[in-house]
Amino acid sequence: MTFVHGMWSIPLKKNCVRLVIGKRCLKRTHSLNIFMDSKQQHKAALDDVNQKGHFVRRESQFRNWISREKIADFAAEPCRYHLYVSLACPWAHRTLIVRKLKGLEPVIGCTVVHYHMDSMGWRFIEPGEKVPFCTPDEINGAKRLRDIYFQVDPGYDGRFTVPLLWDKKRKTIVNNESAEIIRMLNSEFNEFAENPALDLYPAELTSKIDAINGVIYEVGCFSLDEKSTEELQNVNNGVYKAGFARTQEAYEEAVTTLFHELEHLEQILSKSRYLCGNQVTEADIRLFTTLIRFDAVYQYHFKCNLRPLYSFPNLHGFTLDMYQLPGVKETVSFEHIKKHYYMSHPTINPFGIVPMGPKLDFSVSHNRDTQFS
Ligand SMILES: N[C@@H](CCC(=O)N[C@@H](CS)C(=O)NCC(=O)O)C(=O)O
Repeated sequence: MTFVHGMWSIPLKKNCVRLVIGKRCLKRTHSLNIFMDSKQQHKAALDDVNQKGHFVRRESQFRNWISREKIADFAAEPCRYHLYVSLACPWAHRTLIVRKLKGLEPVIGCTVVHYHMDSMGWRFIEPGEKVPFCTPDEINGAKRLRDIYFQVDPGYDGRFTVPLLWDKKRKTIVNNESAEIIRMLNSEFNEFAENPALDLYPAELTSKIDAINGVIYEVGCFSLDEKSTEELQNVNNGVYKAGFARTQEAYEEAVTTLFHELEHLEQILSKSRYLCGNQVTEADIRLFTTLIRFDAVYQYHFKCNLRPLYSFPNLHGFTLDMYQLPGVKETVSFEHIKKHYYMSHPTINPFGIVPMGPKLDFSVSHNRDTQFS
């Protein structure tokens, strides 16, 4: 038995027991936890911890691909696909930024979940309930995000994560991996995009972007290019590894690696306006969604406090620059970000008190345009 979300969990399924006692399975899943039946017990990321107390993020399970080819199973069509997101989640945030920059808002709908992720996961607001940016689920009429996963796969035993890309025509989940969703939004919808000329993954920069993604990114054991190693998990997921660590050793290892990588990225950004030169690419968006949350949340809630973001002149300037790109600030909600993290992890912040500060202003000038012109 294990204590999860304030209750003792008893394994109900044979294969759940194997998670704990089967040496091979233990090694494969790195999991110490025993979960109840997937419909009863919410499996939060917070609980995905290995034997040494290290947080290990699990692989996304829906990996279909939308194509601009008209005969494809998932053909790109206007108003056929719908995004489910949280404004708090850095992975979902990537998809919102790409949708915004490409001018896809009129053709790809979006529903924002409530910021509070409780013991049953993400939920939608009820009709009549008022939370900024949130709406009830008008596509599937679901009360919770998990209902949509079970609607498609009643035996689903993964995590109920955002972002989730939904196909209204085939009534199924297309994909729940942000790294892939942003690639599709970038390349497959140009016929309907208001800004088709923007290419966030241009052919001449793909190897550079992949290399940078390797530094800043959590793609973990499901890397797009299959060069999966632990070193791919250093910044985006690094903050979670620090925050969700359950041993001093795991925490210190995560924070040390994280700040080492931040120093490295600071160096890169001292030489060019964006990570791969003078044009914005998906690598910048991936980094931005972690940095914009850094001082408000990760520094305190996840104890990533060796240095605040504003003490890195180039990382800070880059964050201002990205925030001020037309459209980006509308994708940022500090209300959702702060309330989500501080209220949703009772083992880290038992009373759910949301700090009032720090006061941050991302609209101040950064001068990176003149510095690198
Ligand atoms: N690799 C996934 C990760 C998505 C993810 O972990 N999302 C978190 C929010 S930041 C989530 O929905 N967690 C729900 C849970 O842990 O139950 C992606 O990039 O799309």
